[in-house]
Amino acid sequence: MSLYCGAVCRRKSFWCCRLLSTYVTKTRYLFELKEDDEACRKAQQTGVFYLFHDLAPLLRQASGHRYLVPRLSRAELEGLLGKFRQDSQRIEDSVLIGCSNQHEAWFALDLGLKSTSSIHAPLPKSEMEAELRGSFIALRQAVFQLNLMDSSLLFTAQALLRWHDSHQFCSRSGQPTKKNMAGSKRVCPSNKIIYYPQMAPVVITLVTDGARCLLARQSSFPKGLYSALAGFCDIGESVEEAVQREVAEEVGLEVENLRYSASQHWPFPNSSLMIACHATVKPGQTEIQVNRRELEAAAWFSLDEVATALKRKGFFSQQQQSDTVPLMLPPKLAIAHHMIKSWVETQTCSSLAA
Ligand SMILES: NC(=O)C1=CN([C@@H]2O[C@H](COP(=O)(O)OP(=O)(O)OC[C@H]3O[C@@H](n4cnc5c(N)ncnc54)[C@H](OP(=O)(O)O)[C@@H]3O)[C@@H](O)[C@H]2O)C=CC1
Ligand SMILES: [Mg+2]
Repeated sequence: MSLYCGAVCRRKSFWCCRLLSTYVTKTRYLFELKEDDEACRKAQQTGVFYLFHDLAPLLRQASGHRYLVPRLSRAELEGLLGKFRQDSQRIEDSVLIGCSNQHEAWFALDLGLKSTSSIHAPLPKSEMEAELRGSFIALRQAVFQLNLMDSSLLFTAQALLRWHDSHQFCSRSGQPTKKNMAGSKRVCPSNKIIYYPQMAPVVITLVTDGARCLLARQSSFPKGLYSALAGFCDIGESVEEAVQREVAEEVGLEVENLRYSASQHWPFPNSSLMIACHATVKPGQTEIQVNRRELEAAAWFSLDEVATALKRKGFFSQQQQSDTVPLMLPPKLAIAHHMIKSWVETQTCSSLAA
């Protein structure tokens, strides 16, 4: 689908009127829904709805331990609400999470939140599950059985629903705040302060000494699992400063040659923006001093060890029974996995070229 850029370019000149791409028209459509409550209300008539119960998404078991993510049409959702003697007005509690290339808007709605401020009581989980022929399953538990697109959409939906649930009141006036139709902000009616959904920036760094990379684990990680060093940015810090501080805090080393590689939204435990960087340890500073308040262990790993660990399949099925646990790396869904993989590829190429 493509449109003329009439909204931006009002001149009749041929040169001025270019065709907008599907991506641009879709982006502008979403922008309009966020800005205009009436347009969003209208989109809710023809949109589809992803359901949650107390932040757990509705899923349906498919073959091979995979989950499908059911979506409800407006009519199906109204039917469901009717069965639980709920007004269809409740649909306006939903939040906009995206749209298709054909401008079918996608919404997420949580019918099981227990927040004291909500005027709506949570609907009974098991009765809803029976009605919907699915289960509300914690995202953390389900995430490895979802495809990449579904997990990314559910990450966004859950993060936005959680943010609304925990920002029901104005921190200045103490009055209840009101969501706009799309859920892209909340406003305090008494003093007009606008609150926008937030993510916490987190730096994640893969440190190398040229031949090895540094991986660490927390005691809460599954047995054998090591990852790159991660930490929340402090207020006032640049990404570079946060990387240097986190590496120094956690393993007592100084790094240089920082290189940004990619970023990822990560919903656990709250909404974080993971900013992935590669860095090298300063020459002569390779001795690790683990900060036990943050980490259980940290170590240098060779290319062979990491490359072998990357090939291991079945992250959770292989939860180890024995005491000798092989090195496990974060699953493909996590940005840490891609940083480690990219390091292995770069090292392999340079050792082949040598
Ligand atoms: N996607 C991926 O590949 C990976 C993602 N991660 C994610 O990165 C995040 C950060 O890693 P982690 O090593 O735990 O971080 P840190 O090294 O910063 O250690 C956690 C500390 O940060 C505090 N904290 C929690 N939330 C915030 C916040 N919003 N702002 C500032 N400080 C905060 C905690 O305090 P308190 O003690 O009070 O809880 C705790 O002391 C985690 O959420 C983790 O899930 C990590 C590795 C890989
Ligand atoms: Mg950390």
